Amino acid sequence: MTVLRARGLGKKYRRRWALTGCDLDLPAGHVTGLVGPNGAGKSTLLGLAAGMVEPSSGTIEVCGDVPGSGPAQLAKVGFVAQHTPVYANLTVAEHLRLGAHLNPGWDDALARDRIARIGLDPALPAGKLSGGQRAQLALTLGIAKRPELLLLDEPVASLDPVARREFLRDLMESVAEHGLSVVMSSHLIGDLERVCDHLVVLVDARVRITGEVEHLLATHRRLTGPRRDVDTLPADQHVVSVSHTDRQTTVLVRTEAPVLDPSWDVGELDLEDLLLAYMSNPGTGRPPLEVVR
Ligand SMILES: Nc1ncnc2c1ncn2[C@@H]1O[C@H](COP(=O)(O)OP(=O)(O)OP(=O)(O)O)[C@@H](O)[C@H]1O
Repeated sequence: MTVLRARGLGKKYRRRWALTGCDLDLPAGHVTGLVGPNGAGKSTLLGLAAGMVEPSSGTIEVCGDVPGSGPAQLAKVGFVAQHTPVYANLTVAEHLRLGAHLNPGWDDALARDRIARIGLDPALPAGKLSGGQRAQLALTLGIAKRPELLLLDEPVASLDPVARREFLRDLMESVAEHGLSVVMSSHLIGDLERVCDHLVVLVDARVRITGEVEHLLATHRRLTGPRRDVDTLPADQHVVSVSHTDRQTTVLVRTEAPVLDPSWDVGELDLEDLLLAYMSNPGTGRPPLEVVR
């Protein structure tokens, strides 16, 4: 089942496209990592999915409907924006009451348990919380809403390492126990490695690659060998990045087939290698790589 479907989706601010030509099918019940350099369009995509941003082109469907199209659709989607907005004058307890009032699926026991575990004083106004505590409050509201899809924009950036690990564990519990789907942007590769099984890599407002992490890792290889022109590679080896020294060529390719040329030394990639290769090679001037589904 698809939780988010986009076709030709784009958003233009004045004369500049923040996102363009975006085609996606994100699976339900999984955690999708949204990755890309600063300004690549990640927050824009999440805003479009949350119904906070209107598309300039194309279509997007989230949980089977147009984002923000009515109360039933809004109840299915949780969104924790980048700067974790909370109401400065409302106390922690009042935030929970508001959450209960606004959300039909509200899980009050989960909310109270998380707040107690984190050690937030229910009587404290949110404006008096630290940045990390505010983020914890916003994330608690997002999880306790029990949405079908939770959209998280750099959710753990201000959390300390222990809080970060605990939050990611809570998130995984909700995925396993309640079939929650998650799309989260992050620059923290270790966190992405820990929790994401799908990826979307955005570069220069476009989807560079998307797919299941395991499949992406299985279909990318680093080839090292005597210096040569990569135009001579077989057509089914799509070049992602290439570097040369005087004598040696290193090329990162995507291929579904085994690499048979014995003059290459063939190595595997980890997630960091893969992300850095795509993020530092926007692939301008050539058509984008075929998307792996
Ligand atoms: N409200 C807006 N008005 C004008 N331009 C905008 C607006 N929001 C985003 N942009 C532009 O759209 C582009 C994409 O921004 P976006 O915030 O989606 O990137 P991002 O990938 O989330 O970046 P970061 O990793 O830095 O958070 C940027 O060039 C940004 O300046």
